[in-house]
Amino acid sequence: MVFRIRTYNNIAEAGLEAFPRSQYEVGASIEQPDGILVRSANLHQEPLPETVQAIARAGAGVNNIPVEKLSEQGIPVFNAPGANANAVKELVLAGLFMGFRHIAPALAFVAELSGEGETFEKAVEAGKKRFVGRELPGRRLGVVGLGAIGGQVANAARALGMEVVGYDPGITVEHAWRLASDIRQARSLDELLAECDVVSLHVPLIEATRELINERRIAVMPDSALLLNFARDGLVRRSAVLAALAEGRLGAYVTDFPHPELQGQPGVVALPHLGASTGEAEANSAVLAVQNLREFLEHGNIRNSVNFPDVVMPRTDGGRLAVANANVPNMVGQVGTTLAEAGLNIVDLLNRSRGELAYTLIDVDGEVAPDIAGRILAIDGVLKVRSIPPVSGRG
Ligand SMILES: NC(=O)c1ccc[n+]([C@@H]2O[C@H](COP(=O)([O-])OP(=O)(O)OC[C@H]3O[C@@H](n4cnc5c(N)ncnc54)[C@H](O)[C@@H]3O)[C@@H](O)[C@H]2O)c1
Ligand SMILES: O=C(O)[C@H](O)COP(=O)(O)O
Repeated sequence: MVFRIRTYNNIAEAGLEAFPRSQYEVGASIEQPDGILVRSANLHQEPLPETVQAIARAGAGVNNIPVEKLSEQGIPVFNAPGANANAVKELVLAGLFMGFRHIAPALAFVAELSGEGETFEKAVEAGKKRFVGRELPGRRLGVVGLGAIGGQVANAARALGMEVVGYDPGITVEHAWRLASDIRQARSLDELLAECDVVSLHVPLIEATRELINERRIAVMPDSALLLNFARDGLVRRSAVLAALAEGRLGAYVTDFPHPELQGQPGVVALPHLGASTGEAEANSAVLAVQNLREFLEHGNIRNSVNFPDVVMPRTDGGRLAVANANVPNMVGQVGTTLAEAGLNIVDLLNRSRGELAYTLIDVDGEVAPDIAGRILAIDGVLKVRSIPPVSGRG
């Protein structure tokens, strides 16, 4: 069987090479794709063919993908958690230094200098007093969102001598374990904002975080604080930031998300969404996204999905049925009965749920014929059914 993968954006070669050519056709113009591999391209308005079984994001944020709609259709969306975290952390540190040492306006000042020799040197020395900065040790950094990126930013800032406070009501045990022990936990976002010299945002853009930083929240921050946004444009109300900068209440806004409203505004430093743009991060993200996609297409296994639970079961000799369904009672029972009626013996089974969705892998001692898969798809609540051939039978 040959799988067809449609790509959007530039996907790193290391990832594309991880698709065996004998089993995959991959490209930007692939028709009727089984899978989609994407970075930041906006898929919300993109017509997605009915053939699509899965979408993999070679990166972290999935706000460019219609996850809810795909969940209703039983289609998993994968991402590459942590694969670009180091790259983002390094750029956040650069942003921190840029903000505290006024590097962007200082560079602009030098670029505009004229004259030569002593006149030039005098202008340099006279001008530099406008760019007196602040040092990191003893300053307090507030990290909002302590996941893969926020956790690394917190630890790096701690190592540079900053005091670090974090806020993340949904932190995972794994991420909590990785935090330096003296990173303090804020009880609320307002508590964090009120006591920090720098605030760095590392939360996903979802409805609950849209314009998380607005007029009211900026008013809580101490004067001259620095706001770093390397997560998403929509987390910050731009008009609130511009007003606070104009009134001198906010020290600077360093962001990875330029916008016409921000262009040329004093106090704004904007980079062109470079957080994950290193060779290493692009390769790591693409390779992990391709692994996720291949595991799903070839074996039905789910790892690193943002809408489905992890469901990974070693293959047995026979065929495999993969069923995505609503998380309601008696689904596995009905599927099992249908298989029994077809004379298929269940060799192994794994069922997991996450929120309103559930997913089941069932290995049988034969192969599930299309008409049996069709009968299972007809069961009320079943969203998607795939019959995956035995490993030895794949051509
Ligand atoms: N600039 C870039 O190029 C770039 C690169 C990678 C990721 N990102 C952005 O950064 C985001 C975070 O990436 P990550 O890899 O750290 O993701 P992650 O899932 O590992 O971490 C996100 C954390 O935010 C927490 N969170 C969610 N809502 C919150 C809230 N309201 N308040 C506090 N914490 C909250 C979650 O519990 C989680 O721990 C991505 O969603 C993406 O938008 C940007
Ligand atoms: O969420 C992410 O991983 C980043 O925003 C990176 O986006 P990119 O893959 O388009 O660079």
